[in-house]
Amino acid sequence: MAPPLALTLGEPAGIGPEIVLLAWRARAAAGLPAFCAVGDPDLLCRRAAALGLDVPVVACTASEAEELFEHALPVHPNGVAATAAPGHPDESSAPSVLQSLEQAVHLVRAGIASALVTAPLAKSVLYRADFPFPGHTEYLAAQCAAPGTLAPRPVMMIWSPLLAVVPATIHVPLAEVPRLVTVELLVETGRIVARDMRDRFGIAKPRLAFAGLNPHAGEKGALGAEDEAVVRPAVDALRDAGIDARGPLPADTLFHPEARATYDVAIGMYHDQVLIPAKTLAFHDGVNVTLGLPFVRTSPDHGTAFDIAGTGKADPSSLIAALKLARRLSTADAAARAPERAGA
Ligand SMILES: NC(=O)C1=CN([C@@H]2O[C@H](COP(=O)(O)OP(=O)(O)OC[C@H]3O[C@@H](n4cnc5c(N)ncnc54)[C@H](O)[C@@H]3O)[C@@H](O)[C@H]2O)C=CC1
Ligand SMILES: NCC(=O)COP(=O)(O)O
Repeated sequence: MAPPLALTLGEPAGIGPEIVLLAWRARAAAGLPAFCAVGDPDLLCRRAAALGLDVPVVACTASEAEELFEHALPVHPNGVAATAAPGHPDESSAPSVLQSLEQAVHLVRAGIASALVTAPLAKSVLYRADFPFPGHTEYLAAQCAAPGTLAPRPVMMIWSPLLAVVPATIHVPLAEVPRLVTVELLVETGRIVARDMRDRFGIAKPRLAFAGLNPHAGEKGALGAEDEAVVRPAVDALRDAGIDARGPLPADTLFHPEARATYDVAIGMYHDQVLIPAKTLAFHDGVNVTLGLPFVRTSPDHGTAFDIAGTGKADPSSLIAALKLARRLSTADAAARAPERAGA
């Protein structure tokens, strides 16, 4: 039996706590693997009471979660109260959010949990509390750096059965994108995507489609130099390394059904270029997956939804999809690493 998934509660004033409660209630109908929430159990009790959700919350260790899961929502207490009211974020929540994340990462890295699933956090709240990372993605990579070594490059993928996309640059101002898109970045991103699609998603020879940066992929240099000077050499290098890569392709015609049938992952040059089509096609089924880490991490594709937090309108589908995908990927990951461990 695989260990449970570790699930953070995210921003206390957002919909994170309530979609965790709703996912637990859907556990049998959705066929969910056991998970252990990591956070403040009182926050979950308060939110359940406010929403009239009948969810017994039990504080326990993550090792006890599996056997308790059928009858109660197991919570590994993080020891820091989270008091913000729904819809009213304030930076006093930052210590609880970060402690929950840190403990959940520890549980996964220690093998007590099989994968990490994170509920949405509010970047602006953490930035005000001096959180030095753009988001979970970069924070998690930093946690994986061995002493004295560079962090692994984390790659963000938004996955659904309809479309998988990767933004090569993530949470950076648009004005900085042309400077940040380099051959090295694209080649490393392509290699990580190809490896994780093979080892974790089970696609033997993944097909990668690179979008151009400029309109019409630069129109042979007339509408911008980056596509010929950066994207094309990166694609050529990946092809030389045996990876099925194509591009630069015009982004505006990359997402209709016939185009989507020609690739497994579309790699875009910036966040909104690929997250807009991904969330438009599959907002409630989309899952945010971090590739390039030594463990599996998934998350719903949406954010904290402060406008509906505490109203009972939150839809837990994306979190449910994230929990299912985490179990699928961590099972594949364990199988791919079994020969490594046997030889060790
Ligand atoms: N993985 C993470 O931690 C993520 C965090 N965020 C953070 O969330 C905060 C708010 O971001 P926004 O751009 O407003 O996006 P958002 O996804 O929170 O909300 C956009 C719209 O979608 C609706 N919505 C979102 N999730 C929903 C759900 N499960 N059920 C029903 N309706 C839902 C909201 O009510 C809102 O109208 C920001 O601080 C952002 O940084 C955003 C995306 C991912
Ligand atoms: N737009 C995706 C997003 O904001 C999630 O970021 P992260 O917290 O998973 O790095």
